[in-house]
Amino acid sequence: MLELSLESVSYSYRRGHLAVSDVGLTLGTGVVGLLGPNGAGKSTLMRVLSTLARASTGRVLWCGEDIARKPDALRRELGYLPQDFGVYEALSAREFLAFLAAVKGLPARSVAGRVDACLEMVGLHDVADRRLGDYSGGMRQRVGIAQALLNDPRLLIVDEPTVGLDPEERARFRHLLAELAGQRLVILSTHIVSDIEASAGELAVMAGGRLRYHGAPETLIAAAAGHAWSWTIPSDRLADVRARFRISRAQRRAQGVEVRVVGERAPSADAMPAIPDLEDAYLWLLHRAGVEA
Ligand SMILES: Nc1ncnc2c1ncn2[C@@H]1O[C@H](COP(=O)(O)OP(=O)(O)OP(=O)(O)O)[C@@H](O)[C@H]1O
Repeated sequence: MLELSLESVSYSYRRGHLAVSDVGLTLGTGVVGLLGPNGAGKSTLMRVLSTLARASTGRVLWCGEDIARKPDALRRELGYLPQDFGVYEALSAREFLAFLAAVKGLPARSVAGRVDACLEMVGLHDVADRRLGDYSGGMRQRVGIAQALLNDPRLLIVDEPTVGLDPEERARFRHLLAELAGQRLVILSTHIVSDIEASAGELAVMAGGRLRYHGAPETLIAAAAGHAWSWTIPSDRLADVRARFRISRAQRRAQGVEVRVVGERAPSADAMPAIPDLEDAYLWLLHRAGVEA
């Protein structure tokens, strides 16, 4: 059994300003998507969960142990891919991972086998001896996951891993995260809704430092029923409509622009009710919370 429990966790960088405010959450195995606009407090919360920062108030329990008191109990089982993960370009993936395995204190006799296994898991086995300088962005992110897996962690934290990846690499990466979840807890922070749709069974939404939603993506979608419309407008009205309504997306059509609007009521008599998707539901949640997307 695995459990990560957050009890009224807050964190402030400066006196008064709470980057994370009173977050309570209990998580088990599976992929949890942590979604929120820029500045929501996701990275700060991830740093607290990975013991890089200490909660100002509240506590975090990893399998019942307070991580502020016994950080090593969590660290031993933690794999972490930070937002600004960098590689040594002159090394091959195999050399780089062997280096990190030694730094992490893996027993020397098990390093080669573990590096091989991690390369295999992320699908880089065939290119393991190429210079990292020649890797694509997606391949480097997979190296990032491979290094996070070296100690076979039960808690894997990945912060905005899909930023800068092309659609194919992004799809592959999402698939990989879902595959890794099995017996682990994977916390995936992102501001990209489709990352969640593709890989997370559970969703936590943060905005303005607060937890605004925790549950199944489908439940959030159900709560937005009756609050989404599809509306086709002339192209030259788009800027005005954007300024007046919450738009989850806009698509050019032969007759103008089709926009998805979320809100309390229909934006116009000629707007058609639409079945909300996760993007609509997320925007609706932020709207109700009174925060910008
Ligand atoms: N080192 C820091 N010093 C002071 N304030 C900070 C620091 N890092 C973040 N903040 C502030 O804390 C709040 C939460 O930021 P955080 O980076 O955790 O959000 P985020 O959801 O991860 O956003 P992003 O996607 O932009 O990284 C913001 O108001 C931010 O300006």
